[in-house]
Amino acid sequence: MASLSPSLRAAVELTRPGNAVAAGVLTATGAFVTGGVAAAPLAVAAAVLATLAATAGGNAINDYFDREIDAVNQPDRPIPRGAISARGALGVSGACFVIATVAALTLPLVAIGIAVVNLLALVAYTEWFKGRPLLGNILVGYLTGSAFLFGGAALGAPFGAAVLFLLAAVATLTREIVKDVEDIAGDRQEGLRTFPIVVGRTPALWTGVAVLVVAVTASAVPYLDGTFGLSYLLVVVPADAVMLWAALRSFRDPTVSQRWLKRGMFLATAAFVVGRAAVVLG
Ligand SMILES: CC(C)=CCC/C(C)=C/CC/C(C)=C/CC/C(C)=C/COC[C@H](O)COP(=O)(O)O
Ligand SMILES: CC(C)=CCC/C(C)=C/CC/C(C)=C/CC/C(C)=C/COP(=O)(O)OP(=O)(O)O
Ligand SMILES: [Mg+2]
Repeated sequence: MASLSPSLRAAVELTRPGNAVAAGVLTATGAFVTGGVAAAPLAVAAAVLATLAATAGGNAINDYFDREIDAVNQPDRPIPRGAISARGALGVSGACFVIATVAALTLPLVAIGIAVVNLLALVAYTEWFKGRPLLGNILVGYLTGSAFLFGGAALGAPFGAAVLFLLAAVATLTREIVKDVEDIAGDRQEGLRTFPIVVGRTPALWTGVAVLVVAVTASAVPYLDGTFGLSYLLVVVPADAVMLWAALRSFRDPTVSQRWLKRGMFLATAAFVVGRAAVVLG
């Protein structure tokens, strides 16, 4: 990004490109696990683009609405540090949502339906859901997991990656609770009633650990029901271990915890790709 102008660099940074690309990978994984990538490569490409653009737009509009909170919690983000104006951020978000909409309109009706719901949720999240205890966290979990469903929907099979959807939604819920613990100071200053502020830091973190234990336990299902073989287990078990360690670390250091939760989730995504590839390659 060094070759870009400062304002363009700030616009790209605003979209959190790492998350946007990762979300696109989730959609591609959802299509791959559902099984039809080769049959409909253009549909999968359009779905990946729609997810990538929607996530980018969601990140940009989140920073637009969060600009006052981020001035306390995350002052180095593009808007609070003055690298891009609030109006400019809104423009970046709008452009991303237009791209996502155009790409989604080329897909089957069920995929268009998911995209419409998700785009509305991404715009509504910060203003109407974020400050409601647990509701905002659950919505981010749904949005993250839905990227997997969207990949299957692009092939006309929206529940082809239903297990991945559930695991990703729950694991993301845990991470969102930990991130809210990280942000307690700024959120409290802004009068937000996040889950940790309402129930207390420790009960919130134990809730996160408890839901993650359910997800980690459920991650054995694709192996036990014969969907995937030993190759899946050899990757998902370390991923589960990293996520469990990270969740327990949240009591001492939520920042380290949420970063390692994300790494564990990336490794878990790889487990599904490896598991499916082993089946396809026979
Ligand atoms: C138990 C088990 C096997 C769980 C599987 C979990 C799984 C496959 C998770 C996928 C999650 C993933 C790789 C998400 C991609 C990145 C993304 C879209 C995250 C959503 O981020 C929302 C967050 O609030 C943004 O904050 P930050 O990451 O700090 O920018
Ligand atoms: C499948 C389609 C069409 C869309 C899915 C889009 C996806 C995968 C969204 C994932 C969740 C996401 C990126 C939401 C954007 C809003 C966001 C950054 C929520 C978290 O924000 P805060 O709670 O303010 O926390 P931080 O800003 O501190 O990260
Ligand atoms: Mg935010």
